[in-house]
Amino acid sequence: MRQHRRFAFDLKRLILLLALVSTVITLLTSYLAIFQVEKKLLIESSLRASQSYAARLSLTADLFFNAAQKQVAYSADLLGDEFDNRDAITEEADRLQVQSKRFSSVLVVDKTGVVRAASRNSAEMVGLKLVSGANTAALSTQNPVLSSPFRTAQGNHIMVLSSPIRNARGGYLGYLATEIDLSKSSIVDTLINARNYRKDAYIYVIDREGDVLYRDASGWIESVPQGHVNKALLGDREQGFLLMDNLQGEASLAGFAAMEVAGWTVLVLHPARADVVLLYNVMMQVLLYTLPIVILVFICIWLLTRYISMPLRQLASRADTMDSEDVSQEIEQINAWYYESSKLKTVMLQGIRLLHQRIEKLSTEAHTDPMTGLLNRRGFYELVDKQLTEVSRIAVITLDIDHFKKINDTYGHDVGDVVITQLARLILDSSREGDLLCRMGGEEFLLLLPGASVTQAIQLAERLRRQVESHHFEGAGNVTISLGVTHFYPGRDNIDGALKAADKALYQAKNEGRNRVINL
Ligand SMILES: Nc1nc2c(ncn2[C@@H]2O[C@H](COP(=O)(O)OP(=O)(O)OP(=O)(O)O)[C@@H](O)[C@H]2O)c(=O)[nH]1
Repeated sequence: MRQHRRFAFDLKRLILLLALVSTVITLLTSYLAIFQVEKKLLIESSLRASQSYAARLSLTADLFFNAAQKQVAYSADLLGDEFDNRDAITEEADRLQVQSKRFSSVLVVDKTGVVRAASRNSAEMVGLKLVSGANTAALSTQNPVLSSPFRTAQGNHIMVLSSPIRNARGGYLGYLATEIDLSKSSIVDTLINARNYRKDAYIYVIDREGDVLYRDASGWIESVPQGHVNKALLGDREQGFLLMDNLQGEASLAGFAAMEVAGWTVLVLHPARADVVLLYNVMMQVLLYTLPIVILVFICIWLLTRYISMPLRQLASRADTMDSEDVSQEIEQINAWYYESSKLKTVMLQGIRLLHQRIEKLSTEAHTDPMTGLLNRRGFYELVDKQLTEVSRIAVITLDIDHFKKINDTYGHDVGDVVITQLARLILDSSREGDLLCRMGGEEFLLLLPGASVTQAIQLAERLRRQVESHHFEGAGNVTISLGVTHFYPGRDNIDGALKAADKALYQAKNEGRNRVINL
């Protein structure tokens, strides 16, 4: 019987699931790998770009300070010879201020920190004692000094570049101080152009301690440092890059380069978020490029899965109908194209062959009388149902051995068996092809004569009776039989009714003295 039970997971679904899971895992791993590599490349190139931009800015600033320092040193040299000549040093200070575009004012300071002479635009400073940090540094080091930005008492935001003045014997006389006005210095312009690099970048200049001197959002920072960068992060390197938080605490990519003259560091920073967005765009592109291939792969997997599972699926569905007659033919047609399915197909075909043989044997055993080889009662009824429906008329003869009990009792059961077997042979020999002889039980037989008339049946019954009467049965000698004859029309009459009538005729034959034929 065909079973319609379906499992949630059949082979096709399982293979499909397995293939899909492995494909998805492979894809995800690949995307993750691409993501990591891209991230590394992007961040590294971003960091390197920031570093090289910081280096460029640092070089530009260095060129500026270098040139300025040389100019100041040159004038300081000249002043050493004429330090006592106030007119001459005033003249030189003024010349330096006017000729140079870099300095807002020029002061000649003696070694006590008092302004000895000044360019004309700062004449009011002459005679004042300076107290700024830049002054202290210049006097104490007696070396060229570049100060941090600071605001003067007059409110000017400046940076001081100074150079020591010495006499011909090298004696320290004081220093030449030049002020760089940070509100209009070209160095400010240079650094402010950081936006040329990228819009989200910020430029910082930090001093040796990490205090922020310049921030391109605010320019050069005034007296109080507005921020602090952990200088240790930069290490001892002249240039480099690193990941760090900006002053707002945002994760940023930073490149840096040290300024040689000032000893400060230029830091170029931009938030990492922009690169992350870029990275996601790149990943989206990768996804878009690979998507059609992924879909194609999925379709191929699906088709292949169908192709692989098909033979097993077909074999499995035939397993439900192994008892049907044409199942072998159906299995033969299955394309079992790979080893396992072909092996299974062969085994199923063998199994079905054996099963059918066994069923046939059991069926034969169930329908046959083992002693005579004739159909038994069950076999008779099945055959009648199957084969005799199309015959218009059937004659029925029932026959029974007379006094068989006596034969058994007199000669033994084995002799009785021989009598039954020989009688079956006798009847078979006398009947036509197409006639149907059955052993209905014990010593009772039934003979169906399809198409025969009652007269023909009576004649046959009489002939049989005489043959048996004259036959010598081994071990038992002469035996007689009684016969009942009737007929019926299969389309019209019931077989059971005919059998009853035949039995009745037989019963009458027995009653009337046995060894006779009665027709009813
Ligand atoms: N040897 C042998 N005896 C059988 C077999 N089947 C039934 N018998 C015997 O057949 C006998 C049938 O006896 P009954 O039905 O009483 O009838 P009967 O002795 O033939 O007498 P009537 O039929 O009235 O002439 C019984 O003794 C059964 O044991 C068989 O296969 N072999």
